[in-house]
Amino acid sequence: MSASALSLQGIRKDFGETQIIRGVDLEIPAGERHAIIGPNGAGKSTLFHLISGKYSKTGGRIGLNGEDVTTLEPYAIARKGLSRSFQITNIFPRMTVFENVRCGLLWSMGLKYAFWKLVGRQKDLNERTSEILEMIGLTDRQAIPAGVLTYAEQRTLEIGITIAGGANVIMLDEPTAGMSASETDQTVELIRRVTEGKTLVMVEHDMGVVFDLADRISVLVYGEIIATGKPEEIRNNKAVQEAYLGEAPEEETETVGGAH
Ligand SMILES: Nc1ncnc2c1ncn2[C@@H]1O[C@H](COP(=O)(O)OP(=O)(O)OP(=O)(O)O)[C@@H](O)[C@H]1O
Repeated sequence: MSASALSLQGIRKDFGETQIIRGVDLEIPAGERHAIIGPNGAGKSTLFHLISGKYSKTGGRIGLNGEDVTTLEPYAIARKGLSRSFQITNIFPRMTVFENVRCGLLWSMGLKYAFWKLVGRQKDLNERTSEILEMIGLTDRQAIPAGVLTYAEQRTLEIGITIAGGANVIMLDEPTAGMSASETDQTVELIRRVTEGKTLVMVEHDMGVVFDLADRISVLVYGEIIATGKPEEIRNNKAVQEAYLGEAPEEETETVGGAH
């Protein structure tokens, strides 16, 4: 297995008779910020679920940090260094913001928690929670129930929970969906900050965000990656323009950033 942070080899997924993911190969080196884009129904979320272990694979192999994780359960994949967020905000609304992050930390520690508890390291846990809250800018809001946060704050909290356990591969599913332009800008900066030195894989519809954040982009169309490359390569790729962005005239392709 290759030493990429994430390695997909011939990944396939059928739902019944229908082939949804049709042989995806992708190598994402450690430290890269990688975006997966594509039209609605292309299979982006399905691919995410295959990587995080939520769905079993019809075929292919997945490597994480050089280890074969193809058949592992989601919690086992998470323990090997992969953490993902969800398209739908996935927090506990009645718990405080602090407790939500703390809970994310505990979950990521799994069995290790029993050991921590035994040796009385609650203080470390609370300190790490405070550090994360500081990093995501929610320290002032830590004592209120998460359900009271604004929508954008809830998405921020979710990013905090996703990175809490220190995973080195972070997967974000449409992190800026439903946000205003200024909230989107803030979230892009937040993602840049919290994924520094980590590997990021994100599905995102906002092309401004994609072209701003991604080192490389893969374009998924009908369950196949039709192109992988640097943002400018994707922008200029004829097959991408035709299959995904539509055969837009020159002046429109300039605004790929606003497509979708
Ligand atoms: N559990 C399922 N059972 C059957 N078909 C499914 C299932 N999940 C997804 N599909 C189908 O697989 C295809 C890909 O869906 P998926 O949600 O992965 O696409 P997507 O690229 O994430 O789309 P969007 O951009 O709209 O979120 C769609 O045709 C969808 O109807």
